[in-house]
Amino acid sequence: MAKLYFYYSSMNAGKSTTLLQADFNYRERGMQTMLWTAALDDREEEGWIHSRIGLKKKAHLFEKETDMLVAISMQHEDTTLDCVLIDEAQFLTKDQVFQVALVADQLRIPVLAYGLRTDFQAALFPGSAQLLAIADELVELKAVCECGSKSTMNMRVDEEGNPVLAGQQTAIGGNELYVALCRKHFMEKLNG
Ligand SMILES: Nc1ncnc2c1ncn2[C@@H]1O[C@H](COP(=O)(O)OP(=O)(O)O)[C@@H](O)[C@H]1O
Ligand SMILES: Cc1cn([C@H]2C[C@H](O)[C@@H](COP(=O)(O)O)O2)c(=O)[nH]c1=O
Ligand SMILES: [Zn+2]
Repeated sequence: MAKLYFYYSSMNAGKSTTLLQADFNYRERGMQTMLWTAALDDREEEGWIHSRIGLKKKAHLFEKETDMLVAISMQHEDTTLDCVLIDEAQFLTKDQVFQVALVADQLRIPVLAYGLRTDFQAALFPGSAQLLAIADELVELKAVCECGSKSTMNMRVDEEGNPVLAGQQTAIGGNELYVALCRKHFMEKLNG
């Protein structure tokens, strides 16, 4: 049975690095992979998965309208796939999570999805909510808060480093816009 995996964490926990490492591992054994990332993440070159330690790899882009099952099936007919790897999986829609579940169940290709659990207001992203609900395996990746505890939350900050309390769920950025914190420090900073 092929499984749907959800590797989740705060920002800066090494999700993209781990994804690229898993991809390398498949490929060094002569296996074929298909990489995906969110079209709306325009931090680096469009269509590439970048990790903060400098690894990068070209990827397919998913948009809200992308039918993941159709796109992956077409690729699989062309080149038999051994694994599908998805970065920024928090930005998948609910329907797309069901589509990648069908990739595992019907096409029998393992799907490894990597994403944030929660947003800057401690709410689940739609993709993460659905992955937490239906993935076969949930794996937490760990980053460290300034206090040394595990960071599970993401605080959005302004130019002065003050917490941002309200805004759109999606705001693409990196260390200039977000700080990964443990829950205790997230709550303390948010409550002033
Ligand atoms: N120059 C560096 N050398 C080694 N590790 C680094 C470097 N820069 C960043 N990192 C580490 O890389 C990790 C972030 O990797 P990344 O895959 O981009 O995370 P994520 O996708 O979860 O946001 C952090 O643990 C960070 O400390
Ligand atoms: C917390 C939070 C994050 N985002 C965005 C910011 C980044 O572009 C990605 C996460 O990137 P990672 O380093 O690969 O984990 O998500 C957002 O849009 N809204 C949020 O609340
Ligand atoms: Zn802390």
